[in-house]
Amino acid sequence: MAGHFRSLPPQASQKFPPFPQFSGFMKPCRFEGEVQNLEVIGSIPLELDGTFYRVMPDPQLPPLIEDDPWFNGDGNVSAFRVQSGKVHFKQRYVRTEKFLKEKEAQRALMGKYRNKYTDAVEIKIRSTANTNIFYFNGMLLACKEDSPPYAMNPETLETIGLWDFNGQLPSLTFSAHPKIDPVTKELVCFGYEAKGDATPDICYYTVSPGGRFKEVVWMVSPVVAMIHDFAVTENYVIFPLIPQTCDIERMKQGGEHWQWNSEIPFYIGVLPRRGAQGSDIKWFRAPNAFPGHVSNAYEADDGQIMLELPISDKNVFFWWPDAQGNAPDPHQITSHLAQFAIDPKASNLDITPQIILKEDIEFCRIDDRFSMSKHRHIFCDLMDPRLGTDFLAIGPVMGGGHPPYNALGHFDEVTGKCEKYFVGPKHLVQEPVFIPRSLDAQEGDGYLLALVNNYELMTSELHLVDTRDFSKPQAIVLLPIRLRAGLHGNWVEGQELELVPN
Ligand SMILES: C=Cc1ccc(O)c(OC)c1
Ligand SMILES: [Fe+2]
Repeated sequence: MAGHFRSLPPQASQKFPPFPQFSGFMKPCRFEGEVQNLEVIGSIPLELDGTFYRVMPDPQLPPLIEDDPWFNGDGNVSAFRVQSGKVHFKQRYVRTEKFLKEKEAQRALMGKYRNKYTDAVEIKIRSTANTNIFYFNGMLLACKEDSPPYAMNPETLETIGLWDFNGQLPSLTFSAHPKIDPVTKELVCFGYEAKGDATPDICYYTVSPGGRFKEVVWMVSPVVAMIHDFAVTENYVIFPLIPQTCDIERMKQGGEHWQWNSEIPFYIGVLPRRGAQGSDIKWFRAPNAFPGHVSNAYEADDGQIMLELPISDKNVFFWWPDAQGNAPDPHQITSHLAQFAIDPKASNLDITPQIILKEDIEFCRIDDRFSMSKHRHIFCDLMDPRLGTDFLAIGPVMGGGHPPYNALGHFDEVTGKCEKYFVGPKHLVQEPVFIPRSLDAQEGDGYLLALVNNYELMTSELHLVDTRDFSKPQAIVLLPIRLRAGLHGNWVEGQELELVPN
């Protein structure tokens, strides 16, 4: 076993390499600690009570691989507790196996993104826990799609440990995008490469609100491709395959886990949500495209599945090029909101999307109370160069690797109107969360909360926007530090957190 481990130079670099993903605003933050009573400009409505959790890849130490992509950094979880008009901040790294072994050695030991053949020591579970932070059944789950989740204490952010649901997790992997059914409160999830690196096996599973595994279905994928997000309706689960494919031989030679493939279709798997067998999955085929994050899916009155997500005609993960080494210029990559109408009973499996919003968007969120059923309102990150971003000023200090968005969007699918909240001329915005104004508020009536990168001060701030007035922020909450680009987060109501049996 020891044979394949890479030998380490005697001195580890104590400086991050001069690549865009480690420069400017993207310089690793690496801060752990807390700050009470953050400064607030404007006011936080007194009825807001909950915690905004989010996670960023944030390398603890300079990487073993110089040009290590942003996606391979250690998961550092931020929590913003909002209560009585005040905001308190806490941040703590997930104590993954990788993090603890590297902390002990005081140097990086894990190699390339999802390639164990490039590691310096054996790391059994290679999770960086850096992609999503999700609350379920009293625990925070820090997710990376190559491994089971890590459980954390929602109050202290202490790592409880790797979480296999008391031995019930049937798959080696757990998606970073599990969904909660707002009606049944079940957790609906899956893992891909579920029997190990480069295996075509997909495992679909559901967990009851009390933590018991219910549905477990094993399927085989037509290609070993990334399945980053998925969609759920009342009666179906839908798996969009990103045309980034994996090859074990390339990995063994120290190459990349993923390679872009523009020759294959954009496959979309559809499986009945309850009582299905693996052979029931239908693989629909759309023209090659890069699917982003699902906004929502639901079944229309005629029984068709409506799947909504942004798609791009380019390889969004430009740092994993195609077989010829070609990758797009990151500045040329855009995504547009698409809708697929899929007849689950169809015998013709070829489908084509309809673009329903031409704006360049990603990180869509809906009012989660309407998840899995027909929604009207979409909130998202949006890039509109005409809004007045001072690209000359922010360009040199932005760093790179992540997509830039300068506004929050609100797309009303009934009126077709798209409102924009511009976050400022020297600012970019990260993924928002939607917070309903009250338990019985109308769909989309509430607040958006998002972390904003302020390139003038080189610090971070939270912007709270009332969905009834997109012309100005309701509040701006200032952090004394800079939090680099993260991926996903979620809002958890205070009421829900107090149910935790501690
Ligand atoms: C945004 C997608 C995405 C996909 C795979 C990843 O490992 C990831 O890590 C942060 C992010
Ligand atoms: Fe994601």
